Amino acid sequence: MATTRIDLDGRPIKPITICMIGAGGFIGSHLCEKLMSETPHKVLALDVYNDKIKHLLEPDSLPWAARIHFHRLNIKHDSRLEGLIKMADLTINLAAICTPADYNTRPLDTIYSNFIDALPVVKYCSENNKRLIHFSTCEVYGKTIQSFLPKDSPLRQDPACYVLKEDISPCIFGSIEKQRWSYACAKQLIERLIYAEGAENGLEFTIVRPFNWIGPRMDFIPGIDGPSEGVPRVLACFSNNLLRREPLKLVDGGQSQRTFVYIKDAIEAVLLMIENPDRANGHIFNVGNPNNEVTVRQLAEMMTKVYTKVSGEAALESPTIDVSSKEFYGEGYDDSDKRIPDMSIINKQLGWNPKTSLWDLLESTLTYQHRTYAEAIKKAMVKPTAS
Ligand SMILES: NC(=O)c1ccc[n+]([C@@H]2O[C@H](COP(=O)([O-])OP(=O)(O)OC[C@H]3O[C@@H](n4cnc5c(N)ncnc54)[C@H](O)[C@@H]3O)[C@@H](O)[C@H]2O)c1
Ligand SMILES: O=C(O)[C@H]1O[C@H](OP(=O)(O)OP(=O)(O)OC[C@H]2O[C@@H](n3ccc(=O)[nH]c3=O)[C@H](O)[C@@H]2O)[C@H](O)[C@@H](O)[C@@H]1O
Repeated sequence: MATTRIDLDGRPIKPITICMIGAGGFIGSHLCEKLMSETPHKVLALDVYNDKIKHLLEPDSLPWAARIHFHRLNIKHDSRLEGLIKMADLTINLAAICTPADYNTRPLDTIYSNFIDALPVVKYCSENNKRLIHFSTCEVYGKTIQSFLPKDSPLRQDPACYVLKEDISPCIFGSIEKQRWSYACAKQLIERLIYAEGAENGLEFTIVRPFNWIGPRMDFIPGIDGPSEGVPRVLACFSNNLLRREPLKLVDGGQSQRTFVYIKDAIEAVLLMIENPDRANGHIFNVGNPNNEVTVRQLAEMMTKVYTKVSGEAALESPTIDVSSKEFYGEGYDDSDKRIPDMSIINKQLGWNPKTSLWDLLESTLTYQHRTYAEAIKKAMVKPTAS
C-alpha cells in the first residue's frame, strides 16, 4: 500500500496477520477481497472449501499473493488450529452451519457447529492473549415483544417493543420442540461464553450480530453449485426460482419482516472493527440496515421486478406461490417476526452507517446472479433425450 492507513483516532494502522476461520464462505470471501485490495494486512484463510476465494488465491502473480494463504482444514478435528491462531494477531471466526433449513432438520450438527466447534477457538484466543472477532447473529434476539401483544395493542407502535438493541432487548425463543431455535440458542451460549472470558480472563473480543447481509456469492444455486435438494437462504432460493422461471415460494404467506443490508456496506463495518480495536473491543455490534425493511412478500415482488429489468425476461403471470412452513422446512420450523437493528452503539463507537438501498443492492446482486448462473441453468434444464 502506498499510503499509510489511519484509524478513527488519527493514528497510523500497523499491518497485522488475521486468522480467518470460514474464510471460504459468503462473508469471508468479501472480507478477504476487501483486505487484499485495500489494506496491507495478511490473511491465514481457513476453511474446508475455497471455491469462493479462488480468484484471490490464483494465479501467483496477483499483487497480494504473499499476503493470503489458504489452509484447508476442518476445525472440528485439526491440530493445526492452535498454531495458526498463535501465528496471528487477530482471529475472526465465521465458521458455522447457518442456513435455517438445517436448524430443525440437523439440530445436532447445528448445535455442534455453532457452539461446540467454536469452543477451542475461544479457548486458544483466551490462553494465548489473542484478540477475537466472533460472528454471532441477529437471530439471538429471536422473536420481538411486539409479536406477543394483542393486534390492537397501542404498545405495538412503541419501538421499545420491536427495535432490537444489543444491551437491552431480551432474547425470546420458541419452545424446545421448535428446533428452529437450536442455532440461535447455540449462538447465544457462545456469546455468553466469550463475554465471560472477557470479564473473567481479560479476553479481547468483539461480537458481530449480522442482520441479513446479502449479495453476490451468497450460498448456492441448487443443482448448479450445490445439492439439487438443498435449501439455501432466501436470496438464493428466490434467485433460483427467478432463474428457472418458477414462482417464488412464500413461506406461511411471506408475512415475516426482515431488514437487508448490502454485503459491501457490512464489510466496511467489519474493517472498522479490525482496524479500531480500542473502539471495538468488549462490544457487541448489530450490523444491519434499518431503512431496508420489507416483508418477505415485498422482497419477492421487488426481486421479480429487478430481475425483469436485469434479464430482459418478462415476469410470470403468477410470480409467487404460498407454501406452508411445514411443507417447505419440515417439522419444528418457527420464524423471527421482525428484525430492526438499533444502530446507536455501532454509530457511536465506529461512526458506521449503511448506504445502499434495497433496490440498488438487489440490482447489483441479481445482475451477478444472472451473469453467473443463467447459462448453466438453461443447460441443466434441457432434459437429456432417451436414446
Ligand atoms: N450472511 C448473513 O447475513 C449472516 C447473518 C447472521 C449471522 N451470520 C454468521 O456469519 C458467519 C458467516 O456466515 P456466511 O453467510 O458467510 O456463511 P457461509 O456458510 O457462507 O460461510 C461459513 C463458512 O464456514 C465454513 N465452515 C463451517 N464449518 C467449518 C469447519 N468445521 N471447519 C472449517 N470451516 C468451516 C464453511 O465451509 C463456509 O465456507 C456465520 O457464523 C453465520 O452464523 C451470517
Ligand atoms: O441472515 C441473518 O441475519 C440470519 O438469519 C437467517 O435467517 P432468516 O432470515 O430466517 O433466513 P432466510 O432463509 O434468509 O429467510 C428469510 C425469510 O424468508 C422466508 N423464505 C425463505 C426462503 C423461501 O424460498 N421462501 C421464504 O418465504 C423464510 O421463511 C424467512 O421468513 C439465517 O438464520 C442466518 O443466515 C443468519 O444468522
